[in-house]
Amino acid sequence: MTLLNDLQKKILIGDGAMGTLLYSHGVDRCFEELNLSKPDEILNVHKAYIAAGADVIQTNTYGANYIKLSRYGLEDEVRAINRTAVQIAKKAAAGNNTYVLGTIGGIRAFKKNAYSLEDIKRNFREQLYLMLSEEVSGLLLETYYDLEEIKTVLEIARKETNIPIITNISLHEIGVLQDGTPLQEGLSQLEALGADVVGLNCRLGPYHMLSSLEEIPLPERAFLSVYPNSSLPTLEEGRLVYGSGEKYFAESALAFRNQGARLIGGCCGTTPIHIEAMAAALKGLPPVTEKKVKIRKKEISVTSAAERKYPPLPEIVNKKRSLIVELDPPKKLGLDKFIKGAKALQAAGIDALTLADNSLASPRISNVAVGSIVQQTLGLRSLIHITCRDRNLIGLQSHLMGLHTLGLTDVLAITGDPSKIGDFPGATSVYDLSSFDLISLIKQFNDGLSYSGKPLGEKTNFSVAAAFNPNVKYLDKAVKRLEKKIACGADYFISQPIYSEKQLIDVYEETKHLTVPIYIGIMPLTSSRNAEFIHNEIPGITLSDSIRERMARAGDNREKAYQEGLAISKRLIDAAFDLFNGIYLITPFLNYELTVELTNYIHKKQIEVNERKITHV
Ligand SMILES: Cc1cc2nc3c(=O)[nH]c(=O)nc-3n(C[C@H](O)[C@H](O)[C@H](O)COP(=O)(O)OP(=O)(O)OC[C@H]3O[C@@H](n4cnc5c(N)ncnc54)[C@H](O)[C@@H]3O)c2cc1C
Ligand code: MET
Ligand SMILES: [Zn+2]
Repeated sequence: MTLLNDLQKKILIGDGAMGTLLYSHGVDRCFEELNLSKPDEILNVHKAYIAAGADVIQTNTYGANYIKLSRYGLEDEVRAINRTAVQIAKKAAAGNNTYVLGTIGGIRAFKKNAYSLEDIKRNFREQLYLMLSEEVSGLLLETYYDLEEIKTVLEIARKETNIPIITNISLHEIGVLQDGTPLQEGLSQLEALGADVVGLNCRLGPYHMLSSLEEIPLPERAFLSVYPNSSLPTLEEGRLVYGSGEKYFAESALAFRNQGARLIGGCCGTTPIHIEAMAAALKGLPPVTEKKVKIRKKEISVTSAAERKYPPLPEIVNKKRSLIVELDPPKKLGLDKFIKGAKALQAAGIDALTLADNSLASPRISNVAVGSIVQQTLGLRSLIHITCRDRNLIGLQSHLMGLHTLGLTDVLAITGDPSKIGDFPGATSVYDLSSFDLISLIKQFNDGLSYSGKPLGEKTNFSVAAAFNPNVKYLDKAVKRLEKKIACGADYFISQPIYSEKQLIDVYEETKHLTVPIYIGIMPLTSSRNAEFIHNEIPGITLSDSIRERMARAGDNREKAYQEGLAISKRLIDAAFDLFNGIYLITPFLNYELTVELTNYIHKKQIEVNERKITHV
C-alpha cells in the first residue's frame, strides 16, 4: 500500500502537535534537539499519536534546518537531528501500518525579506536530502505563510523525488494567504507544481479553516489535507496555552470530511486526545467526492479614493518652487513654542510642516497628535514621518488607518534611526517591515487593501515620500536604493542635509534620471560645536574647512554663530536653486527663527529670479 493509494479510498488520520506538546510538558528549548538528547521522549509522543489512531505521523524536524538550529548554536547538528528524527519515527511506526512523513517547516513566516530565496533553497536542500536518504514515506512541507517560499521549495522537492509531497500552507485569515492570494488560487498553484496533497495547517483553529474550506472546490487532482490548531492561543502566567476540547475536534473532523478533506490531523495545541476523538468520529466513513461550494458575499470595495485636503506635494514641486520645513515635536510636554514656530513658518509661506517620528530614537510628543493639531487648527499641511522602528506590523497598519482618519495624507516612510543612538539604547527596534516594505504597504492601502490583501472598506490617498541619504561613501549605491524605492511606489524623496555646493551638483547629476522629484535638505548650523559634531560624528557628512573655520570664528557668540549658519545655508540655497525645485529646511532644536529667515530668503529670491524652467525636478 502506498500513502496515495490509501488516500484514493479513505480518509487518513494525521498526528497532532509535537512542539506545543513538548512545551506543555515543560520543554522550553529547541524541540528538534530532543531527537538526540531524549529520543525516547520523542518516540513516546509518536507512539501516543499512533495509539490514538494516527495513520500518518511526522518526524520531529519542523525547525531542523540550518537557519533555525543556528539560533540554538546547533547548526552543525542538522544532519544528525534529521536522520535520527526519521529513525525514531520509523521505530514508532514499525509494525503499525503507519506512514512516516518527513516534515520540513517554512522559514519566512510573515517576514518576507528576512531570508533570501537563495538562503531558503540552501536550507531546504540540506533537509530534503537527509529525509530522502533516510527513506521517508512522504514529505510534509508545513507552516508556510509565504506562497513564494513554498512554491520555491516544492519545485526543488518535486524534481528530486517521486514520493508523495504534502504542502500545507498557513492562512492569514479566512480564505486568504498572507500576500492576499485567495486560498483556492494558492492551492491550485501548488497542485500545478506537483504537490500530491494540498491543504492547511497551523495558525488558526477549526473555525477559520472550516470557513475557508467551505469556499473552495475540491482540488482537481490532489487530495485535501487539514491540520488545525486546537484553538487560538492565550497567555497564562507568561506561557502560551491552547484550549478547546476533544468533543469540538470530533465534530470538526466530520465537518472537514464534508469539505473533502482526506488527511486530517492537528497542529499546535492538539494532543493525542484530540487525534483520538477525530479518529473515532471518522471511523469507517468514506471520503466525500463531491461538495457544494459556499459563495461568500464579497465585501464591497470602495472604488474611489478618499478626498485629499491638499494636492500631493510632488504635483506642486514638479511645477514650481516648493518649500517644506521640519519642526520636530518637543521631547518634553507642552506645545507653546512649537505652535509659535508652526505659525511663524505658516506665515512665512511654507507648503508643509514635516514632523519627525521620534528622531534620533528618542521619545517625543507623538507626531500624529501634533501634526493633527497643526493641520486642523492652523490649516497648515503636516507631513508625518513614519519609522519601521517603533511599530510592528499591527501597529503600523493601525497607525496608517489613524492617519487616514485624521486626513493626514502626506507621509515619509523610513527605517528610523537605530534605537542604540537614542535615550533608550536597549529598547526593541521592531523592523517588521523595511522602508521598502512600508512604502509598498502604504501604496497597498491606497488600493484599499491591508497587508494581507483584506479590503479596508476605503481607499486611502497617501502621498508617500521616501528618504534619500546622499551622505554615503558610494552615491551610486544610494541612488540604486532610490530606484528601488520608486519601484515600491515612492512618489518623491526628501534628503538628509547637504553641506557643500559640489555635493549638490554631484547629487543632481546622479539623480537627474529619476522619475520623481527630490526635496533637497538644508539644515542651518547653530554653533561651532554643532558643526564639529556634524562633521565628526554624523556618518557621511563632511563639512569643508572653510565652513568649520567660519563657525569656529563665531566662537561662543550665539548671535554671530546663527548669522554664520544662516549665511552658509543661504549659499547652499543659492547653489540648490537652479538644480532642485524642492527645498527641505530642517529646524535645529526648535530654533524656528532660523528656518523662518531662510524661508523668507527663498521667497525673496524666487521673486527676484525670473522663474526659469528647470529641467530636473
Ligand atoms: C528626510 C529624512 C527624515 C528622517 N526622519 C526621521 C525620523 O523622523 N525619525 C527617525 O528615527 N529617523 C529619521 N530619519 C533617519 C532615517 O530613518 C535613517 O537615516 C535611516 O537609517 C535611513 O532611512 P531610510 O528609510 O532611508 O533607510 P533605507 O534606505 O531603508 O536604509 C536602511 C539602512 O540601510 C543602509 N543603507 C542605506 N543606504 C546605504 C548605502 N548607500 N550604502 C550602504 N548602506 C546603506 C543603512 O544602514 C540604512 O540605515 C530621517 C531621514 C531622512 C533622510
Ligand atoms: N508539526 C510541528 C509541531 O507540531 C510544527 C507545528 S507549526 C509551528 O511541532
Ligand atoms: Zn502549528
